[in-house]
Amino acid sequence: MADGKNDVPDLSSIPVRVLVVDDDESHAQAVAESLERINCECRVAGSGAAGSKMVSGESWDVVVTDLQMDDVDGLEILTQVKEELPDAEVIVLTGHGSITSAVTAMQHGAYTYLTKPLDISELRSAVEKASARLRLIRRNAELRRSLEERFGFEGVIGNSSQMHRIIEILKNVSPTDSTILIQGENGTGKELVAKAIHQNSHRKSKPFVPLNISALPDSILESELFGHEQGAFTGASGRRIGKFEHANGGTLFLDEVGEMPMDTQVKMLRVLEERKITRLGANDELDINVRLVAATNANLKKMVDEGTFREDLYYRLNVVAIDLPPLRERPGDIPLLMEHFLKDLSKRIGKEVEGFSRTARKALLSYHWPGNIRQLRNTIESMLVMDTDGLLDVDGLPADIAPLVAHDDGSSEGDAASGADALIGRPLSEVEKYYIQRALDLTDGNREETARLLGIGERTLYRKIKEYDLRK
Ligand SMILES: Nc1ncnc2c1ncn2[C@@H]1O[C@H](COP(=O)(O)OP(=O)(O)OP(=O)(O)O)[C@@H](O)[C@H]1O
Repeated sequence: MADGKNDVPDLSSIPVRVLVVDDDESHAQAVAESLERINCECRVAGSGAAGSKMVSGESWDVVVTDLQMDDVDGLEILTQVKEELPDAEVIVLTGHGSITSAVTAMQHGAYTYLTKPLDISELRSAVEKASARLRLIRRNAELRRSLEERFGFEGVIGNSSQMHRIIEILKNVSPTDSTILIQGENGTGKELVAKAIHQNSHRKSKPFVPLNISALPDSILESELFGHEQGAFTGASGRRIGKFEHANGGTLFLDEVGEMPMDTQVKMLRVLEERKITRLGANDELDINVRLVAATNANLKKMVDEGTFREDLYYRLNVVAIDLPPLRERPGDIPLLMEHFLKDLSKRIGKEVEGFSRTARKALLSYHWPGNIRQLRNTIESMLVMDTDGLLDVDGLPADIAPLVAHDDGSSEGDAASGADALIGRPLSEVEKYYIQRALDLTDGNREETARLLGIGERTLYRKIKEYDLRK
């Protein structure tokens, strides 16, 4: 993964925006001037009312407010800031003898209080400390945004050329109302992609309703989809709203659409053509405004050819096709996903680790991941949970992945052995060339990652790439 540090602006150079509220305006000016000398951008409000207006109208990082003011007092300013600018910090100023109100302010979320007459260095230090937290929040937001901008779309991460193309399609089609068919093996991210599409459409404030067709017996599928009236069939004791109605205004995600029985396919086609549904047992049709995103791990076109899926429905669903390749066909995504899951899961589980050992990294990069991204995520989660020494190593790997590891002492086992042994008898330079090329392919040409994988410096790698004229 690229090092985010170089791409995130140095936030310490961005001035902290400070609002000083005090009905003693000359005092407020003096406070502002002393803060401007430590790279704060200050504005002054000469009364509580003026301060309140400026809190509503602009964004502030730190608000320094006097507590005792005639019109709107400091506590009211504090409450307003906490509501309207939740990331901003408030420092309250109070005269001697009013410690009780300062304590009340602290209970209401003030960052700290300072007593008048003010000690300027104390004030500066308080503002610096209060803004440090804010800088951290900003930096994290910036990091998330830059990671997302460079490698992803609404949580769909990928750096391979295939994923770049898919993310481009997602950006273009999400805002439209087009029906989308997502095809891919289990665990390739079909539901995640469907959610990303919904999140980037004008429907995002309306429901995203998933329905897995293979999880339902045929007998209740239609009632789940379209709903039913009381007495529509034996056991229909009351009226029930179906998923189409639930999703009205939003997006319906139909997973495993290839499992839909032929009868239901006919009804589905009508719904898509007429944009109306009829609850089972009802006479009236209901207008619906639902965007459909369907997914399948089967080859629907083949099913059409074999006569097990209706051709007309296939074309209705396949207005935009998104084919998610299995992870083994885009190994360049593995390093990025590893970092992403490690970070995400560490946070969720509440366990910090140093990272992956070199051998574990190799194993994860060379495994063929039949369960795709879900399996990679689950593997990293189990490694994290089982870890005891802060470094995720092969001993934490599930049994089917661990034997594939070529040990650093040169001995090797399992599949990896056949590849390595096949090179015995070849000149060492050829072996080196072979391994560097393999590593480059695995990381999709990411030099930093390749160098780490091979345990050599980036400069050395660069030299070898030139020397052997390797593909990047
Ligand atoms: N490109 C990706 N970036 C980040 N996380 C991903 C990506 N693709 C999948 N995941 C994660 O992998 C897991 C499986 O993804 P998801 O459930 O979307 O797959 P699926 O194809 O719908 O699976 P199934 O066919 O079994 O229903 C989820 O935890 C998801 O968040």
